[in-house]
Amino acid sequence: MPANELASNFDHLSLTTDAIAKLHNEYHVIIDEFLPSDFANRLLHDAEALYTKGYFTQHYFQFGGSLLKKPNVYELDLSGPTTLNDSEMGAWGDVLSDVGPMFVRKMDDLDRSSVTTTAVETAGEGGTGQVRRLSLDIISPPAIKLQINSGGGSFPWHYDNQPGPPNKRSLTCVVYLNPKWSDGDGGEIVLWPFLDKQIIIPPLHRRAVLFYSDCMLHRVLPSNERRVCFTMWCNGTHMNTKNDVALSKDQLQFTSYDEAQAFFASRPLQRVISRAVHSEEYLGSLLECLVVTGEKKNNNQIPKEEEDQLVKQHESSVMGITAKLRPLIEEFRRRKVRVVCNT
Ligand SMILES: O=C(O)CCC(=O)C(=O)O
Ligand SMILES: [Fe+2]
Repeated sequence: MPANELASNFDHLSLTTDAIAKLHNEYHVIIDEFLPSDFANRLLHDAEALYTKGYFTQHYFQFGGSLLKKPNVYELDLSGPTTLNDSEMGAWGDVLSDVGPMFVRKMDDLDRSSVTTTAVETAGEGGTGQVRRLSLDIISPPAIKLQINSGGGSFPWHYDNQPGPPNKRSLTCVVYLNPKWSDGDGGEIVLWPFLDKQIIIPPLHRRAVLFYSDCMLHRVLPSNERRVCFTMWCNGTHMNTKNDVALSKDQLQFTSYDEAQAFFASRPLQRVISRAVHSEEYLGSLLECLVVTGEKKNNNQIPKEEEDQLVKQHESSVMGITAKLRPLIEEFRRRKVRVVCNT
């Protein structure tokens, strides 16, 4: 597809003011039919060709001091250094050169124009925290990762932007390419707005899920089938400011737990307490994603010593946070259970 044709197709996508309003208010939005059908099908075809040629690599992730292998998850970093030539890239070349940069520009336009219609608070300025702009960096193109989960792959609860520099991610956009997905196939992405109901989203073909990278806790459930997606991470210009990464006494002057909940729900600071509030969920999903499926019994678990080490690291981090903020953490844990029980 020539770039100009792609541009007009992409411009016709439903990136609307309504979508950005939902994103601003709820920190996520689901957009179906995000990509034109013929383009999505070409992407899927070309992703499979790249996989067959061996260009995908095993996904690893960092936990505490360890680099952990995530079984059944393979990825190809399209925006990093690559040995791929244009013909091998196929339609993915268009994603890199056109779709990604265009997406950032379009989202930035919508983000800016929403200023006139909503009371907007920019990151780090204090205030009500009801609406926070994405403040995208339109100079830097998004990082783009293509991902294939062969049956069994999952992701533990995490934020895409961990507190502290150099992470500048502001907006995550995951686009799914699974024309045959049906109930029972698994692989749903689950978003968990702070102390609210979980949102379980099937990875449907041409569906995009957009969310704030620094304040949307999420995970991926194990997939029973092959599952394909790509993610665009757009940088922001005001990420991880002091007020986003470190809790100070001044910030903790709440007159009620409701006020405290509203404060954390709208701020990246929730990352500091999230592991303690969701302790069981973090650990359970971490151990679940390290299990190798489809291999011989007794050989499908990580070594016991490695598991013990992970549990220890997790518990010490939970204890560190809880020791400083025990009444708040305990109240938030009770509120979490109440929401889960009511769903
Ligand atoms: O596969 C997905 O749906 C999302 C993956 C994810 O959360 C990530 O790569 O950070
Ligand atoms: Fe993620």
